[in-house]
Amino acid sequence: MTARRYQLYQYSIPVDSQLILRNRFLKRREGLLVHIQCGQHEGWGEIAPLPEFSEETLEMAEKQTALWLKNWDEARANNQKLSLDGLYPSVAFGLSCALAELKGKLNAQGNYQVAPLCYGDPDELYEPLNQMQGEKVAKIKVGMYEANRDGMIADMLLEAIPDLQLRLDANRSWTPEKAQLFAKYVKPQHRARIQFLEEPCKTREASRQFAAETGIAIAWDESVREAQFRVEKEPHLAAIVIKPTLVGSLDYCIELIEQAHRQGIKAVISSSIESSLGLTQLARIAQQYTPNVTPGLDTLSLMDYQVLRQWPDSTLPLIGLDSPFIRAIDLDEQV
Ligand SMILES: O=C(O)CCC(=O)c1ccccc1C(=O)O
Ligand SMILES: [Mg+2]
Repeated sequence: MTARRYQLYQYSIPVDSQLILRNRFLKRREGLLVHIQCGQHEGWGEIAPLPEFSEETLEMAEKQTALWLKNWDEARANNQKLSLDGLYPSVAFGLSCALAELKGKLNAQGNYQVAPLCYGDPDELYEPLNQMQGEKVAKIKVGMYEANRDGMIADMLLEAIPDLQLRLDANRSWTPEKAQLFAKYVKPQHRARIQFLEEPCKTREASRQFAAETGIAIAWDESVREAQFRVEKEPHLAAIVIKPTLVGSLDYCIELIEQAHRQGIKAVISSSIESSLGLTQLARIAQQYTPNVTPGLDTLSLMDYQVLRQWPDSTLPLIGLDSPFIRAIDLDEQV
């Protein structure tokens, strides 16, 4: 009989308060780290519900994870499997990563090329863009300031850097009028270098209409997280953005990726502000399942520390299980 073991930890690390999540400043990023072992094999996963985005809280995720692990251990003792169906997205994702590592299904190589993220000041982009090799693509958060300012910034960058491609993210913040105001400032000859604009309007219908009127390609992000979402080919839909922590198990993410690819639509693996442990796994998932697409993972720099695993070339201090920012959870007390 192979020895099975599992352990759960909670991390809580300071993040740069500049990070704006829908009008809310996040001071610490908190999540769970799950470690499972089966004989020689082991796997880690991160379960980190994102406040304001996830429906489950950290506490709910912790309870569900502890129970699943206990049931999994029992099922395995009887040579049975335990499904991840019905679990919260963050729990399903973290457990599925740990299982994938345990089974050797997640390749080591990652795509650590990220699309540099800009929250408002375009000057921040010049330096990272100069350093970039391969596809030169950046992402700008729009919809937080005036729509005409957003349009001017996008147009200015596209004008100044001829091989630049942009991803823009409006998070459903514009009325059709505001979206039009944005588009008015982006010269038609520059619009093809906008790889996509994520969810410009409050409804999918309004976003589709905007794309048809302006020729600017769009992508679904929030929509991907809605129940019953399926990828359907549409004239201006260039991509779907998959944030696994908010979407669900690795298998479900792969199913979405395959749906997209069958229709000629890009799938972009993207961050929900995981620690470096989850983020490096996302880079590996991106490399394995969405080759040649730059993932949206430029969120490590918002944090003060890396957790357990090193993101290549990052100079942030790396903390281990002995750090005061990480504590073991007593699972006997839990269930
Ligand atoms: O997608 C990316 O490139 C970075 C991640 C990101 O933008 C994001 C991260 C967490 C929650 C919401 C969002 C968002 O898409 O608005
Ligand atoms: Mg988005």
